[in-house]
Amino acid sequence: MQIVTSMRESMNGTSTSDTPVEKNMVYETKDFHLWYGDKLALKNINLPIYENEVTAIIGPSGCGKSTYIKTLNRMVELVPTVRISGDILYRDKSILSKTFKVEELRTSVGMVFQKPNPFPKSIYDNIAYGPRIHGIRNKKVLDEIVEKSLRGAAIWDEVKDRLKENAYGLSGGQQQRICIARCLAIEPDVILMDEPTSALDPISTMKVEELVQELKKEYSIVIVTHNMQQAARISDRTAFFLNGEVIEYTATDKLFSNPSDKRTEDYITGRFG
Ligand SMILES: Nc1ncnc2c1ncn2[C@@H]1O[C@H](COP(=O)(O)OP(=O)(O)OP(=O)(O)O)[C@@H](O)[C@H]1O
Repeated sequence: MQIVTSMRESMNGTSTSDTPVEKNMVYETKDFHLWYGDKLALKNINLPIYENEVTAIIGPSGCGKSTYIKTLNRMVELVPTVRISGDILYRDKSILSKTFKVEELRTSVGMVFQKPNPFPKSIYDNIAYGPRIHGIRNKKVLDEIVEKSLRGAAIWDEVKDRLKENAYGLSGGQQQRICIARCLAIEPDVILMDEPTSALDPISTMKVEELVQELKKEYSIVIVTHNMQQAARISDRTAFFLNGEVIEYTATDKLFSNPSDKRTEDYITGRFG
């Protein structure tokens, strides 16, 4: 699935008739609603997510950000009271259809959570875990994957001499980059990040932000963040959620400099939330 957008639009959100560039859609959410029991948590979401971009989801507490990102990998269905309507396409396939195999998402979509959650295993085994599950047993191949993933997550130099040590011995910021490396080891298409820096100190936050900028060259990234400066710094496009609805979704520069909706303006200028 493709849309055609102008070069300038892709850079700063203004619609002009500059040289068109093609952008592939990774996800397309259509008329999507989600209820927890009787409570409507997501209302009529229509949201395209584009390849090799960082898409930020912002909004006040309880507006549905985590619910939405967990819908993209169908984690949300672990909650028994969840009901949904509408559709979500991943690479043109409905992930909600009965015939869709959720394993496809497990191998194509990685997730990084708010709190770093390495396994209680060695640094090496944390990274080799996914590839081993996918049947890779050859030590040399695993060694290569581990090194490539740790380099990709910008933590190789810090851990290369202690791969056999337990990942719990690392700092929070290092653990989070191990979790990102663990994602990379399965060679995902998309990386979902649910407030990945909210438990980190400013230096570790900066490292993860720099990493996200680097990773978008190869991956498509969706990041939920409470931190508006972070969304402004690292994302290409931002969706502002409020009470389960998408109020505004546009190029990040535009959303933060010239929002179309008064509610977006009130939120980004700190009048509420
Ligand atoms: N498992 C659940 N069962 C029932 N209601 C839930 C559940 N999870 C979330 N909700 C409700 O759905 C709404 C959206 O919650 P969600 O966690 O997606 O918001 P959020 O924007 O991520 O919030 P925060 O920024 O505080 O993490 C809230 O009203 C929340 O109370």
